[in-house]
Amino acid sequence: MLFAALCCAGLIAFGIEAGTDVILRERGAAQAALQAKDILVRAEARLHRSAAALADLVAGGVKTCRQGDIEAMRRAVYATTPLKEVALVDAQGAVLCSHHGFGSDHRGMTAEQAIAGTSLTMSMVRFGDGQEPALRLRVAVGQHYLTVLVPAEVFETDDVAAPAQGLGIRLMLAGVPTVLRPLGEPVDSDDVQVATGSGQFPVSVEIVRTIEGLRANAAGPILYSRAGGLFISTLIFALALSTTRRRQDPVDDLRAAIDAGEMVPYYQPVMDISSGRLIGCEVLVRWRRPDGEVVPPSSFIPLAETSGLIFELTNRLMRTARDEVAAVYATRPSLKLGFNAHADHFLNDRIVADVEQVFGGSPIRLSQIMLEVTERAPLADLNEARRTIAALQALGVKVAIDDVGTGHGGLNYLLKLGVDTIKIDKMFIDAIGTERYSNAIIETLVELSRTMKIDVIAEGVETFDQVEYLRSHGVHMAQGHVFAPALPGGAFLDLCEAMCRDAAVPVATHGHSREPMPRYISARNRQFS
Ligand SMILES: Nc1nc2c(ncn2[C@@H]2O[C@H](COP(=O)(O)O[C@H]3[C@@H](O)[C@H](n4cnc5c(=O)[nH]c(N)nc54)O[C@@H]3COP(=O)(O)O)[C@@H](O)[C@H]2O)c(=O)[nH]1
Repeated sequence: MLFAALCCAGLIAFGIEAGTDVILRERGAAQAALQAKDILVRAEARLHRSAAALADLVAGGVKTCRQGDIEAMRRAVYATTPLKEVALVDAQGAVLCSHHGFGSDHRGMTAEQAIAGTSLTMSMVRFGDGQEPALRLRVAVGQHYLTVLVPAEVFETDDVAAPAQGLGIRLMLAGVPTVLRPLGEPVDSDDVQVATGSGQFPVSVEIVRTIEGLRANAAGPILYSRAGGLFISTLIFALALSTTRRRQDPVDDLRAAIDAGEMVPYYQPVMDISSGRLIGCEVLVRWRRPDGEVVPPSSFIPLAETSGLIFELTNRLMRTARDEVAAVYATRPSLKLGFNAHADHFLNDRIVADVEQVFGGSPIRLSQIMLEVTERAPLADLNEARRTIAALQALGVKVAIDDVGTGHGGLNYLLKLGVDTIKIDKMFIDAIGTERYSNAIIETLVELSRTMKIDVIAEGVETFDQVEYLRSHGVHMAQGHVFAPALPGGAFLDLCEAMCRDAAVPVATHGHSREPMPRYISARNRQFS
């Protein structure tokens, strides 16, 4: 009897273990597939930009070592982020001239491979004194070749470098395996392995996740840290500010402005582009000086962040916004009120206490509040950020990642932070219909959000074609100048009253119609512009 019970217990334990592993493997495979696609799309984006720069040079007639052509090569390097060198070479890779006037010869590592849909080819070469490996894009111009070099190291993204146990990533660049994350152990049958390749470039990504790693990652969050260029940008900002400020110390100036209530909320409407309804808004701060001058946030937010005044500023902004919109929001509980938070807000639970204190006893429900953390500035401690986010969510507050796709958080943020919403950056919206990689990133984000059951908001939407594209690709929420810019309080409240009175404002844009949507908001827009 005892033996049978032990056997049963053993079987049940084994069943649970096996069942858990099946779920972990399924989730691991889905995440690995998305991560592989994410890495591939980023690599394609860099190559796409490099190929476009090379094509532009050819279209501009660059094919000699004359001064004008060297100048054009130089401009291309300065204007195109991943480019290390533009050069004119012969068939053996001897550099005839380059954007910096000289250049060490290219030593071929692999044969030239075609880039689909173009007359360009791609190969891996070594160049420079240290014999650095680089991807070379090449096109024939007369008897020679015009080339651009992209250093292999630019393909190492931060989410690739983030520690995750049992994760191996290999990127094949023109036939050369570049190990982005080595996998210590050999792959066994329980491990997850996915691969994906580019349709245009000779590039592919392979990801392996060991079952031990999946178990370990499920058990505990990962420590994640990174340094940023914030210091330099703040230094530049402080220098610029010191030449224009009326008072001596810009920090004192800013503190005094916060205390005097000069920080005022503007509200940018967020729309449901499927129904045409107003969903809520993003609060964007403005500094309204006593003389009436309205200073944009890009002129003072960096200083607020590095001086620590951002906590005071955000708190004051939340109070002012609360007082301004409380009456309208109290009777429309589905309307959301979003605030920008800085990475430092997620280092401890001060923001949780602030939000609870500001909105706790107010007519605005905590479930109406959303905090947006930008992907541009790195979160110093992912574990702490995750705890802070969970504490906010326990209050009913929603949390979003802002500017998705622009920073280095990448998939890592989405997978680790457990946010409710992602906001796709304007950069990708601007490129809709013009750049393949941008569309691929939007599609990847929508697919990812569907898998993870999180909401997506498109930012910086400016045209009806973009609205159409987004809607047909599963994005249902958007904000941008096509609907309204950030509005002063009175105008936004008028808009809320009108939009919510006409709650069922019909969506005027169907098919390829150019009719504005929703009609009310753009009619009002004329009066704000
Ligand atoms: N920590 C905090 N950061 C804040 C706060 N308020 C603003 N900010 C950050 O400052 C940056 C600049 O903001 P702003 O000048 O207000 O610009 C925002 C929008 O007005 C603008 N926008 C929105 N739609 C469009 C559009 O269709 N076209 C166009 N050209 N611009 C558009 O984009 C900015 C939105 O920024 P984001 O936060 O990424 O949504 C900005 O980084 C703010 O985050 C604050 O209180 N705290």
